[in-house]
Parts: sequence; structure tokens; C-alpha cells
Amino acid sequence: MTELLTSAQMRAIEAAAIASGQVTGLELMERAGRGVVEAIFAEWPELRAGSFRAVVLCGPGNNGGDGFVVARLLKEWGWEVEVFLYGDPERMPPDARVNYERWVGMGEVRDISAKDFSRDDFDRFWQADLVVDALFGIGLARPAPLLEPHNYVLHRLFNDSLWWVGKQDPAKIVAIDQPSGMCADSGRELRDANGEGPDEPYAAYLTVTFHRPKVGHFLEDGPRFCTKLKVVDIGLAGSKFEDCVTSHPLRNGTYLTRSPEADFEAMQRLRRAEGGHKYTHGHAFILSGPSGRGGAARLAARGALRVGAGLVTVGCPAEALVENAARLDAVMLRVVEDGAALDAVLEDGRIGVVCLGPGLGTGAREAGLVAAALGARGAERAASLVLDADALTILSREAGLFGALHGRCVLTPHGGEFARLFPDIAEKLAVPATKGPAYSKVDATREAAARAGCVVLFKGADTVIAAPDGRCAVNSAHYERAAPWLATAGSGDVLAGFIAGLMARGFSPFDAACTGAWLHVECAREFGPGLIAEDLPEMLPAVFRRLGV
Ligand SMILES: NC(=O)C1=CN([C@@H]2O[C@H](COP(=O)(O)OP(=O)(O)OC[C@H]3O[C@@H](n4cnc5c(N)ncnc54)[C@H](O)[C@@H]3O)[C@@H](O)[C@H]2O)[C@@H](O)CC1
Ligand SMILES: [K+]
Repeated sequence: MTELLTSAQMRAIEAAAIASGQVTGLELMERAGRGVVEAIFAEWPELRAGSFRAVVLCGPGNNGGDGFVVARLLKEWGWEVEVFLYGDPERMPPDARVNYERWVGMGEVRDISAKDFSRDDFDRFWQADLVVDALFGIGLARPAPLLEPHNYVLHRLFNDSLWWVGKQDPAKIVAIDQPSGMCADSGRELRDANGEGPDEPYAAYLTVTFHRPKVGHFLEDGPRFCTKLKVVDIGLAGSKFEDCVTSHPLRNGTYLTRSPEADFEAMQRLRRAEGGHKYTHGHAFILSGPSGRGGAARLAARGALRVGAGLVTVGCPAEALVENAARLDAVMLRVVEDGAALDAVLEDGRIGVVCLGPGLGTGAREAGLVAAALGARGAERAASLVLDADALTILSREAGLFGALHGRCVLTPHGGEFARLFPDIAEKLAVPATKGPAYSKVDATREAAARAGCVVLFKGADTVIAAPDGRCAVNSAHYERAAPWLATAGSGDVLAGFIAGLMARGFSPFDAACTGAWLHVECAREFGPGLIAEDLPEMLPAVFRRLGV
């Protein structure tokens, strides 16, 4: 499983490797630089041949050190290389300094903040075949000095590069470890306290990072800054060094949600045992709102059924029965007027999970349903729950109900719902990030899950799923898994249904949320552009077939 590292974890792994005596910091830097050059040639094979021109921008730390290695290797390959330095060579860390000295034996280093930088210099800069951003990596601690007027080149680089990337024949900008300016822990751009920053965010063409991806590569604006991410092995893999992180107090284990294919337990659960009957596969109960508002619950029900729940029932008010009956076949129907009626339904111990929120409404009846589902009305049985949409609004209004959340609940808020449920946490996330490591969506979701005492799935193209015990996964719909058409009305209702169906089938709340979110993106990718929410459940058979379920 791919673990996403924070900058502190990456440093701890690197320090353990060096302390073991098996590798030096200088060797790691050499491998990093070599890895960047190999990634460049893999991305643009035509650059292997002939001599091209590169501009390498080096910063004051080890990220700059990597840049000097890249400059040297490209020059040895026959390229013309111009190197610019931001910072004082005298104050560079030792390994970076060694590589600086090596480069000085081969070529010139120009001061990037020189006030006499001419327009011609700038134009030459853009006419390069390749620009390497080795200014700041995981050590970026405060906003990158991009706005200071004397940093003419930097200023222009960060303001114009996006525009250039969009040109037909753009400068190929390669960021080492991360585009400078981005915080590796949050994916946010570090800005000054007034929120000031470059006019246009800077986006690299290719970002090459080392050992493991960092959390920030997958969160918030990170993917937009990185564009394309390549992870290079620099020989740190192996339990020995990673163990130091396992036992490290900073460890918080954030994983990239992986395909169930690579997860034996999830595959076992997705496969239906032969000889089972419908009750073996669980019963999901989806509550619906009044007539005219039942579409969302029906989408969730369809999702739960397709994902493999043995039985799915929609519970609705009597007046909505005809509408629902006209629109549902395999899904069963039952009248549930109020909380007392839901108590009675739940007396039937065969209902494994209740999903409520999509199209539910936020009145007294619905608050009563949420109370009953949570077991807050004194009923003996408390079901497993997926709480979405209107149920989240009710929870944010009624502290007593929020307090009744328990370990078998999953909350699935989008940004607005999250802010209503956890206003103080959302506020921390909304404050401009001025210092690295900045507060991240992972931090926020973990904090929310710990407070709610249940699994929280914070939606987005960077969906973060956290459990109260600190387990955390990012289900990314970025890079090769991008599925922008998933942002469509009703898509969240289907996700709630997927999670409910998986919980009915015996998945733990955390695993159901992770697998449901993964399947949701896969279904969107399977269908492609033009997707509407109704299509999502219909893609599951193809996704399951591909998985070998
Ligand atoms: N950690 C590892 O395992 C490895 C790290 N390597 C490289 O080393 C990098 C980390 O190096 P460092 O820790 O030296 O950090 P960086 O090189 O990212 O930056 C730190 C330097 O920038 C300065 N700085 C930070 N924010 C600033 C700002 N806003 N304005 C001006 N100066 C600022 C700091 O004072 C420090 O001098 C990685 O990103 C990677 O590129 C690689 O060489 C290979 C292995
Ligand atoms: K960089």
C-alpha cells in the first residue's frame, strides 16, 4: 500500500538511512539528481538525443543541491546548462555545497536576485528547452520569496509559467520534489499573512519526488501545481528505514487508497461466496424524503444494490409510496413515517445498515429518524449508519444527536457540510497557509473523526477518509485517476449507497468508505465524460469484472 509521507517522516527515513552507515547524504543526493534526469528522459525521450539547453534554478538548501547534480549530469550529457542560485553558497548545507563546488568547476552560477537581470536574460530563459525548479523542496518553511520586486526572474517565473505551460511549445518545467511555493504536507501554497501570492499559481509540467509521494502531492491544490507526478526510488525502500517511521512519534500513517485488487481482504469480501443466499449479503435500509424528493434516496438504493447488498429497502412516508413504487423494482419499499416507525423497523435484526440523508429533508420527522437511527431514542439496537447530506445538517444543528454518533457510523460531508459540522476545524483550514507544514485536509479530517468518534469521509477530488483511531487514506481522483465529470448532481448520493451496501456486506466502516470511494471514481472513469449519477451504479459490473470479482 502506498504510504503518503509528511516532510517530517521523509526526513526521519533519510536520517535513519544515513545513520545506519549504509548510504551517505551525498549519495542520496546523487541518486535523486540522477532520478530526475532519468524521469526527464522518460517523459521526453527526444531529449536524450542531441544537445539541448537547460536552465536550472537552485535554492539555498538540499533541493538546490539536487539541482546542481541535475545541472552536472545534463552538461555531461552534452547539454548547454545555465544555473541560477537563490541564496548564499557559503551558507548551503554540506552536501548541497559539495555539489555547488562540483558545478562551479564546470560552469557559471548566476545570482538569481541580481538587480541587473535584463530583459534579454529573461527571454533566453524562456527559450530554454527545459527549466528545472530546484528552489525549494520539503524544507520550504515560509512563503517563497516570489513577490519581492528584486527577484525579477522568480517573480516572472511564477507569474508567467502557467501561461507558458499552456502554449503550444511550452518550456518544459520540471519541479524537483515539488513546485517551489507549495507546502509538501498540505498541498497548499504558502502565502503571506495577507493572503498575497503570485497572480497565477505556478504549475510545473512534471514533478519528480523521491522514495514516496508526499501527502501534499495529493491534497488540495497540490495536484494542480504538480500536474504530473513521478516517484523515483533512491534506495530507501526496505523495512529497516521505514520501521524508524513506524515507531516514530510523528508517524500518522496516511495511505493512498489502493485498488481492492491489491487488498486480499477487500477482494474476499467483494467476492460472493457460492451457496450464499440474499440474507448472507446483508440488508441495507435507505430512508427517503417526501414525494418529489425521493430521487436521491433511490440513487443511493441503486448503488447499494449494485455494490452487492443482498437486500435493499427504501423507507419512505406513505404519501411517497406510489412515486417510489413506480420507480423501483428490485429495491423493496416500506412505509416509515417517523422515528418510532424506524425503531420498529430496526427491531428486525437483519437490517445491517441504515443510510440516511440523501433527499431526506431537515424537519422534525427527519430529526426523529436520525435520532432513531442513532439509537438515541432509547431503542435496544443501534444499526451501522451512513449519514450524508440532510442528516449532516441535522447533526450540525443538534448537539445531542452529534453526541450520539458511535464507531459504526460513517459521515460523508462535502466542504460546506464539513464546515457546518466542524466550524472551528474548517476555519483552521480556511486560514491562509503562511508556514510549513501547514494545516492540511488530512489533519482536519483526522481531527473531525476523533471528535465525532466515527469515520469521516471528507469529499472532493482529494477525498480524505479518517477513522477515530487516526487511520487515514486519501482517495485521489487526480493524475492518472482524474475524473472531473464525477462532480455531477446525485453523485454523492450514489457514494453513500455504495458505502452502505459494502457495510451491509460486512466491510468495516473505514474499509467500506475507502472501497466505496475507490469504486466511485473507477465507475466514473469507466463511463467517461457525459456521466450522470444514474450511470455510476451501472458501471459497477464492468469494474467488478475488471477486478476479477
Ligand atoms: N530528505 C531526503 O531524504 C532527501 C532530500 N533531498 C532533497 O532535499 C530537499 C530538502 O532539503 P532541505 O531540507 O535543505 O530543504 P529545501 O532545500 O527545500 O529548503 C530549505 C532551505 O530554504 C530556506 N527557506 C525555506 N523557506 C524559505 C523561504 N520562504 N525563503 C527563503 N528561504 C527559505 C531554508 O532556510 C533552507 O535554507 C528535498 O526536497 C529534496 O529535494 C534529496 O537530496 C534526496 C533525499
Ligand atoms: K522544487
